[in-house]
Amino acid sequence: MELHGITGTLLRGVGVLVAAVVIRFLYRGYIERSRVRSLKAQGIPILPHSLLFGHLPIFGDFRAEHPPDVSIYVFHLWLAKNVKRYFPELDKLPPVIYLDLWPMADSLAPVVDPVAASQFTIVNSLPKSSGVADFMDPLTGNVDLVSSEGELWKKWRSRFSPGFSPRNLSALLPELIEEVQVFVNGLKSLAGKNGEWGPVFQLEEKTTNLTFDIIVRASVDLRLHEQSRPTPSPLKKALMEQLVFMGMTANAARVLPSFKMPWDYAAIKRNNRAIRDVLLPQIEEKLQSDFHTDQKKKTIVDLAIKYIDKDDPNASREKPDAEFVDRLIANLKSFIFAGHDTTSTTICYMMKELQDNPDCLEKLRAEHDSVLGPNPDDATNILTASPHVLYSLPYTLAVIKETLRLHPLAATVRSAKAAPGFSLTAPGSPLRYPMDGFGPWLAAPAVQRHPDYWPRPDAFLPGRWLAAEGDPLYAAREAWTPFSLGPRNCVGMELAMIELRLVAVLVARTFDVGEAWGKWDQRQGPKATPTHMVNGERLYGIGNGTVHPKDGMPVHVRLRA
Ligand code: HEM
Repeated sequence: MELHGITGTLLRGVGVLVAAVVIRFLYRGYIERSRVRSLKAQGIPILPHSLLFGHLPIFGDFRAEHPPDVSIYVFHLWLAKNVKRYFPELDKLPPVIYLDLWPMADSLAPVVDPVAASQFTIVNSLPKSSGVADFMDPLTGNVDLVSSEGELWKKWRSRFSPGFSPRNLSALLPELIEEVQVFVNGLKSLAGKNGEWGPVFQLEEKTTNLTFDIIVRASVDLRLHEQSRPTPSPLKKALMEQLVFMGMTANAARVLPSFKMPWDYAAIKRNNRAIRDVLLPQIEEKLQSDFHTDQKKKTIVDLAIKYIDKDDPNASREKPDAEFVDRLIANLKSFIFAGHDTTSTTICYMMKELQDNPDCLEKLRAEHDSVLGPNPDDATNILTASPHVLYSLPYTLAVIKETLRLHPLAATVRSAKAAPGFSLTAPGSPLRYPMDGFGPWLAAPAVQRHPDYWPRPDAFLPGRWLAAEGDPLYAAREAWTPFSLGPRNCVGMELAMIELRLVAVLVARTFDVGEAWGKWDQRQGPKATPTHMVNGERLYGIGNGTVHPKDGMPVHVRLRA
């Protein structure tokens, strides 16, 4: 009897709890859906909106029309191509697009106009979306530059910025050239005999190993030899494993709990320990070495170590503050994470564009002949002796900028939660675009092909970067956003640009690089996916975070005569 009474009370309690959760869920749904209805009532163009599903059906359309592994960054361009289908009254995308994704994810507002984008990145640098912290947490505990905010971010950004300056990186150029030379030698070993094409291989694997070697060398002066070792180093292995856990957090839908299991947390801890075991001895060695012995050459960490006694006046090189060292390591991890795959994918896309635009490749080679002399083998020595020559290659720079314009790989998402009432405006529009309840997202793929800002937006035209104002090809520079905008732009931009210049210079005249899908399909056998294409291209962006090239970009190379 008594037992029945307890069971009944318990059941009633559970019933009330479930009812409360359901009511809360429905109320939240009502708020989210009404928000979009209210925007529409203000005359703001809105994508077709379902009372039940919000804008999720549009993602359904996108998914249905693309291969299953397509990157979300393709979404912006797909929407721009389908503007009449979703905004029948418009000829081009509105400056701000609202995406009500509740309950699957936080709602987003892709911002397609660069002036509007500057309002949440430059004029007001809003905090990053909470998704960034969720993503970085397993790797860094959020004390790194990518995911921290406020004073902590400001302090460490100013500590690291000098290490990433052009002056400092120029001093490290011989080391960077050495790594790119290993990359070039690797390509040589894969080229066919007598000018023939060699076997197919995944270019991304080679470029990733290169960028890994470079970022670790530039950060702590450690040679990982990722490019020449048969299996990944313990550092790379642990970081790659950690990335899988970071992706799990990012993909867990908001309605569902995170899918991490207790053993996953143990693995995360183990990976962080493995990374620390490699990085800590490097930091300790730097702490013990005399900072003033070699004035010219400073790794990124050398320059940050200068601040050793700024947080704790009792700390010194001999007796470092543990928190300071932990933060150095967290930041190093974020640099290795943020500095490897973005640059590596950009190298792949640069090769792709040069393959598809042989006239541009010829111009690039002609520039290298004229600035570095006719023998490609001399380039390494010339650059090592005179690093500034790297900055006297305007067409090379134009090729890189144009590659990054057509293929941005990451874009900032911010949170307007701390700025109630915050709204955006755009040139030529009388409307205000409120951000309450939406995360403004710099829609780089659409911004960088916006027809109002870029003549012939879809064409690969490096010449636009050399055109003077008044020239029909001249482009408004503010719409170039691959490294984001404002104080939270990419701290590693200069390093990435140096890497891209070096690869362009040391590869273009020595090799032809071509996509090799036929050979790849043959090698893949039944696993081949020849029907997977985006806009008629086998090479398209995949991945859940930053963009990666499909199947690692299968290519073959041949040596030029
Ligand atoms: C082509 C190569 C690269 C591209 C396209 C790129 C792009 C970006 C973008 C779009 C952001 C803003 C992210 C956000 O707001 O959430 C960013 C931030 C960042 N990037 Fe890069 N990046 C590249 C290379 C590098 C390299 C080589 C490093 C080396 C350390 C690096 C380190 C960082 C860091 C630490 C941040 C956070 C900065 C902050 O919030 O203060 N990136 N990058």
